[in-house]
Amino acid sequence: MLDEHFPNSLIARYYGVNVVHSNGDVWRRLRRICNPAFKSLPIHFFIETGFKLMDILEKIDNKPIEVRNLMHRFALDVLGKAAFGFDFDNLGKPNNVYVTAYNKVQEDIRNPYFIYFPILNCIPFLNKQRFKRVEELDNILDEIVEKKREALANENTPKRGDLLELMLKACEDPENQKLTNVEFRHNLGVFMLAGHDTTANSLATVLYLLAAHKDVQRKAREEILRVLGDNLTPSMEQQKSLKYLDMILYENLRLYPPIAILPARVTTKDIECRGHVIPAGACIQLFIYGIHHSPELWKNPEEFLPERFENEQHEQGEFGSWLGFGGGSRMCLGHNFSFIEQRIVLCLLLRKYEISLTPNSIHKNGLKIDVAYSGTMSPLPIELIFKRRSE
Ligand code: HEM
Repeated sequence: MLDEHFPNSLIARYYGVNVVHSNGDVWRRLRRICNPAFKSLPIHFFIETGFKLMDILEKIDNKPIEVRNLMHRFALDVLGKAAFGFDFDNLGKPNNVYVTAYNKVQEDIRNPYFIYFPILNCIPFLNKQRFKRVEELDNILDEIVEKKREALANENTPKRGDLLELMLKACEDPENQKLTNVEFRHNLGVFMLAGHDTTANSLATVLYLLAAHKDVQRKAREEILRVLGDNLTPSMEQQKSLKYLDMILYENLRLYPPIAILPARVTTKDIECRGHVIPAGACIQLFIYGIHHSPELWKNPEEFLPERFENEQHEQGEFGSWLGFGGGSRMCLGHNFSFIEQRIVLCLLLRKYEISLTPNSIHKNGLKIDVAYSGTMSPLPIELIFKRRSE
């Protein structure tokens, strides 16, 4: 699909055929193999990366720190480990060769000149370096996939439970078609795309909301201390009891959905909607941000009110009024992944720190969105103070 729409492009080279950019039988085959991996997530990776994040804050010692970048570093490390069992170590050494290789390719993919003038993809001298950088990253990823195949074939090697391992296992099912190393690379690469900025931006905006609404922060902390007792991170059982925290996560994604426009759908038959007919073959894109902020669907839509999700039946609003993770058969594969990751971080942070905006914060009269940032809806950098609690 990418090759069809963006021939010769970097994005087609890097992401190839994958579960996000495919349709029909190809998509069904890929989703069947990906699904089981997202059912038993390697939570130990989320926890160990959460502790690394806490080490950084410990050293900052009550001084302001910019959390958009910090959460991007954290989310990349979680994804690298959870997807491939690979440590990018973006928290430990942000400029190391792996992080630089990954970030460079992301920058190249988002280069607005190539997005708005796709003809540039056909000019060899403009693409030589860009393609070389993709090739270098591909080589790193291919090696990881190959090593993982070898490790899995050897019964004595300890298993880590990352998504790649689980997908390789899913391919052993005779009902599933096997994936080649290149197909694995494309799909794991697209998990990084789908799961990195989205979760990082959500974490940054939820931290802003908690800093700006101290009453909500206090209530969330009380729930965490009550449910977790002496545990620093929540067990899967305890996560189910973090009801208020989940309301905050839903409300954060309502106010600031990282994917502001749902990927396009094409109607297969005529659809009647409020007296209008949408003909078969029409291309539809839903504007999630607009739906989430509509006064027709939400009372006081601009206010941060986690309690609006109190009634579980209303958890996702009226049908279709909350679309943070999309919906239907294409709904986000990583929604659980992301919620578990966010719960773990917030439990660690809120137990230990009181979070505040800096006195001169650019966000003190409301969160400012970075209009120049492409791909996902992202806030402008947010400086926060993490003050150690006396408990
Ligand atoms: C706050 C975090 C996240 C948000 C807001 C988010 C949002 C979305 C949305 C809106 C879609 C489109 C769904 C549709 O078309 O109906 C989507 C698809 C997808 N997401 Fe997420 N996502 C998040 C995290 C993740 C993570 C962590 C992963 C993987 C590790 C992931 C993997 C995917 C994949 C593979 C798809 C494509 C599913 C398909 O087309 O079958 N997402 N996500």
